[in-house]
Amino acid sequence: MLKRALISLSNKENIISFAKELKAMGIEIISTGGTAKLLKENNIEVTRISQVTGFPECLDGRVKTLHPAIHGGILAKREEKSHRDQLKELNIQPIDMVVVNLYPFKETVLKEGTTLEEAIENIDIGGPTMLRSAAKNYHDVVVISDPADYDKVLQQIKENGEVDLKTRLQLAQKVFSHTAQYDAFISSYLEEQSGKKDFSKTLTLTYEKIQDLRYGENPHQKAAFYGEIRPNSCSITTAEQLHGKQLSFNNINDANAALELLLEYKEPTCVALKHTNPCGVGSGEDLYTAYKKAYECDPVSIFGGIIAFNRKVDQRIAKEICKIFLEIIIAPDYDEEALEILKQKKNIRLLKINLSKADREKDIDVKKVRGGILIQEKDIAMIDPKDVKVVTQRAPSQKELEDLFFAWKAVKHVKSNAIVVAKDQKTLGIGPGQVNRIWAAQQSIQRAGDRVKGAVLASDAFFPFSDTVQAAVKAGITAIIQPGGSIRDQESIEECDKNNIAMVFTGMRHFKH
Ligand SMILES: NC(=O)c1ncn([C@@H]2O[C@H](COP(=O)(O)O)[C@@H](O)[C@H]2O)c1NC=O
Repeated sequence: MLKRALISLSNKENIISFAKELKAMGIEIISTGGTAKLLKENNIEVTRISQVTGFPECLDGRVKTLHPAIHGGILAKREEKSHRDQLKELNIQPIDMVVVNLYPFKETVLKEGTTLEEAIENIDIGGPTMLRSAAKNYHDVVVISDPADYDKVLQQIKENGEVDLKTRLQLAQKVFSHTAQYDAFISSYLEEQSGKKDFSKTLTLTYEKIQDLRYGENPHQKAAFYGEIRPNSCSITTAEQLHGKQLSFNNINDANAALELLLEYKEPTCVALKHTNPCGVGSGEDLYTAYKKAYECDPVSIFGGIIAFNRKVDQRIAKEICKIFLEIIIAPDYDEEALEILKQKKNIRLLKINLSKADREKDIDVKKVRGGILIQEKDIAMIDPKDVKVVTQRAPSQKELEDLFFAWKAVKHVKSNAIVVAKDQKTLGIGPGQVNRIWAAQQSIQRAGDRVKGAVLASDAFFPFSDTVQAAVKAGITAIIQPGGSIRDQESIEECDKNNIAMVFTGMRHFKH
C-alpha cells in the first residue's frame, strides 16, 4: 500500500498533474524547497522535508534530504520485524515512493563559459543518494527518475492499487544506469579539468544513444550509434544531415574516415573514400579543381563512395557530383543552388559539418578486442616540412616537396601497408592494406598508370628492402617520402642516389590498421 511519496526535482515537467493524481489517491507528498513551493502554488498540499527531518535545508541546498529520517524511511525492509520496530522506536515514517531527478550537471557544463565552481555546485549529492536507496529497496519502494515513467506508474496504481514487482525492478535498474552515467560524466569532466594525461587504473566511458541503426556492418548484425557528451566538436555525431536516408553503420564509419583525412588539409581540398580507404584526394586553388583531381585519381572506385570538402559546395560542383552515384557528401556548407541540385538525388545523403570546431587533440582512439579494449592518443601529429631529413645526394625541389607532403598526409589515412603516388596536389595511385610493402607499391604504381612519370611516392612506414625504390625507379618516380629507420635504409638510399631520386625521412611512422 503506497502511503507516502517523496518528490524532489530539478526537471519539474509534468509534475503538477502527477502529484495531483497521487493526492487524489490519498498519498501524502513530502517535498524539498523549490519543488514544494511549486506544488503549493498549484494548490497541492505538501509536507516540507524540514518537517520530516527536524532540520532546516541548509548550506545553500547542499544538505536537504541527507538525513536518517529520510533514508531510514526509504531503506527499511517492510517484511523485517526488526526494521519495523526500529522505525517505530526512532519515530521514522516509511517512504513508499521516491520521485527524484538530478541537478543538470551535463547541461551546465555543456553551456559555454561554465566555471569549475558552477559545475561543482551542479553535482547532485542528495538526489542520487535517495535514488540509490530507493532502487536498492525496490521491493518496498517505487522509484521514478524519469518523468517519462509517470504515466506507466499511475496507470498501474489506478488499475491494481500497486506497482508490480517487475516494473519496480525495471525502474530500479534505470536508476543505477542513470546514476552510473551521471558519475561517469562528472569523472570525465573533472579529469579534463585537472589536466590528467595518463591512462587511469580503471576506465569508465559514457556515451548517449543517438539512434538505433537498421543493422550493423552486415544485415544480420544488430547495431546502434552512441555519441560522446561533448560540446561543439566537429564530428559525424554532430553533423547536420540536410538530405537523404538515415546513415547506416558503414556510412558513419566511412564518413568518419573521410572527415579525419579531410582535416589534414588546409587548402581547398576534396577527398573521396571507399570502405574507409581514400580512392582520390585533390587540392587546388579552388574547390572545383580539387574535386576534379580527386575524381580523376580513380573514376571507377569513387562510384558509390563518399566525398568530403573543406569549403562551401557551389552549383558548378553540385552539377559534376550529380554525374556519378555517391552515398554521402560532407561539406561545411552548400549554396542554395547546389542544395537544390543535390536534393534531387533521392539516395544521396548530405551532411553539413563545422570544421572550425575540430578539437582533434581531445579525441582518443579506441579499438575493441576480445576481452578488452585498446586505447591510444589519436594520430594527429604531422611533421613540419622544414623538419624532414634529406638523406639523398639530391634534395627535393620545392614543387616535389609540396607534392611529397600532399601524399604524406594522404598515406597517413590509408590502411597499412600503404603507398600513395601523387603529382600536382593530386593522388594518382593508392595502394591500401597489403600484407607486404612491395605489393602496396606495385598497386599504387599500377593504378597511377601512365601518369606515374615525374610523380612522387609516400610510404606510411619504412622500406624493409630496397625493392620499393627499385619499383619507383622503374616507374619514373622522382622523389620519395618515408619515415626511415630500417636496418637496410642505406640500400634504399644508394638505389635513390644511383637514379637521381630525392628521398626524405620524416622520422615519424603513420601505421593505420
Ligand atoms: N543536498 C540534498 O540533500 C539534496 N536532496 C535533494 N537534492 C536535489 O535537489 C533538487 C530539488 O531541489 P528543489 O526541490 O529545491 O528545487 C533535486 O534535483 C534533488 O536531486 C539535493 N541536492 C543536492 O545534493
